[in-house]
Amino acid sequence: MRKEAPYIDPGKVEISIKGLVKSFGEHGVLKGVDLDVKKGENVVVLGRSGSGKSVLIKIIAGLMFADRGEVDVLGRDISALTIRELDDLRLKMGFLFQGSALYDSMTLRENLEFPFVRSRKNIDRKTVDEAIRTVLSDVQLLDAIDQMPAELSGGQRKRAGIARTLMLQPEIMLYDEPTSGLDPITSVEIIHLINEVQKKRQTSSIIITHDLTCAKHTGDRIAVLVDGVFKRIGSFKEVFETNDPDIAGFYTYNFIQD
Ligand SMILES: Nc1ncnc2c1ncn2[C@@H]1O[C@H](COP(=O)(O)OP(=O)(O)OP(=O)(O)O)[C@@H](O)[C@H]1O
Repeated sequence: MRKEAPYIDPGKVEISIKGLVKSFGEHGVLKGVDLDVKKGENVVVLGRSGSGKSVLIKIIAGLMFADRGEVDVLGRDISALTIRELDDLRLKMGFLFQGSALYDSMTLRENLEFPFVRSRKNIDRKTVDEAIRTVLSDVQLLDAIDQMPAELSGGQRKRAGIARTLMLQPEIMLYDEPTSGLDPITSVEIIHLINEVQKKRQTSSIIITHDLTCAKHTGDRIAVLVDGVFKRIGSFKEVFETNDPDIAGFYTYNFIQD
């Protein structure tokens, strides 16, 4: 598996996080997280269960608020936005939840149509249909357009979830365990799709995963969350060139495809 070198704009930071702190009662989860994600870059976040990865992306998406620190997304300080401004900013972010968050009672077409029509006023039928067909063909699900989510396989559901976020042409993608529960072959298909999205749409992404094959092949940089801070950030190779047991443990206990 080989990823083509993406075009990353080093001068354009799309997500900037400084000194982020988040606790739940006495339980400190994030204790001073710093991270920059550049335009066109995929950053993978690794960390043990409960280390705060989902909390981090929920804060970036404005679904949860930090106790301290700065989070700028597409040049906006999210803590300073009104609810309306936050809603507008969220339209530029695609969020792939673990369960793909499809509506079970709607067909695939309706699942894609619903957020699209809601976010664009006075849009005509032909434009809607064209947008749905383009996105479904990008994720190779056009044949499943009239199927219900329950009729789709796990991999198809992940692709449908990605398709739904792509309808709004996001500038940022937040993937929460995109390959979890998938067999290795289907995982590789999702890995390719994540890289296709990055290449074709120049998105800046954060990818949370426990799957080191996914980390290795999607991440331009890997950030490892340990005890509430990023203990190591760099390329896959750089990050794992260490004997630090907090980091090396991920590598030792993972099956990684080349
Ligand atoms: N709304 C909440 N209220 C209280 N505690 C919370 C809340 N959300 C998360 N936590 C706690 O924050 C910690 C980090 O949770 P988080 O879901 O971010 O972990 P994670 O790294 O994504 O784990 P996993 O890999 O298992 O998904 C956990 O201890 C969790 O119990």
